[in-house]
Amino acid sequence: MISLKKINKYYQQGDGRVHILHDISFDVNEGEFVGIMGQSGSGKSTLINIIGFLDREYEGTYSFKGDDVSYLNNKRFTSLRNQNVGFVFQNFKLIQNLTVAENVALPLMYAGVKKKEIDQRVSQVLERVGLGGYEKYLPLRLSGGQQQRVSIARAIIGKPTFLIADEPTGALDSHTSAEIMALFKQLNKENKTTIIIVTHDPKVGQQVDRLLTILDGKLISDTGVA
Ligand SMILES: Nc1ncnc2c1ncn2[C@@H]1O[C@H](COP(=O)(O)OP(=O)(O)OP(=O)(O)O)[C@@H](O)[C@H]1O
Repeated sequence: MISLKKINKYYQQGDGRVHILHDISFDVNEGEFVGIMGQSGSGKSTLINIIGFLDREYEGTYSFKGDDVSYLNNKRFTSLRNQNVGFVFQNFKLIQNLTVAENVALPLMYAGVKKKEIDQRVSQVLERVGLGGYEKYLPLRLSGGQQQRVSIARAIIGKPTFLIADEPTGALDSHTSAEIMALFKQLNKENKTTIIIVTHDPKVGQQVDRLLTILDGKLISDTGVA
């Protein structure tokens, strides 16, 4: 489904350019539960910005479901992102003056889905993440773990092809982290959601089915390759 071939990424710095990602090649198939591990500054965010169709300034080939995404115009590239990727962030990125239900509904509102269907799907998806009945709460009244569940609900409500979670347990204590990882595992096993989790926490790295390790912008190991 996701196929990266010799991806190189450079950032402009002053007069020169710095080489951040070096010849990164790997595939992710539908239904996989993949971790990307690496130290701070190793290039993980740079890589997932490319995988999640946020950044298209790179060298190499990214094919998605068989099509090279570099041929898409900006509008199509944006709809590719909106239709296929759900994002979960370390700091949840919830809108504080909107209720839980309104936060979760956002992707469907942007997609023009009718209110009745939105309400139904919001309730279903909140049940799915263990927050049935929390529709009217404001995010600040929830614990960190509950806020992360809301952001996972928002990420999955549009039925994306894959999820990208960037340090999703980074702001949580170890017990809550384990609960959030259990939820990701459940979504992967039961709903067959393809999940890519970025982390520098070895405990999180141990729980994925396949672990890619990045060092200084290079892919140095992939447990999915025999
Ligand atoms: N917009 C930018 N312009 C120039 N350099 C950048 C830019 N964004 C990131 N970098 C550099 O690219 C390298 C990789 O950064 P990146 O954020 O991808 O690492 P990371 O592995 O995600 O780190 P962290 O775990 O701290 O989030 C770093 O050296 C960083 O300073």
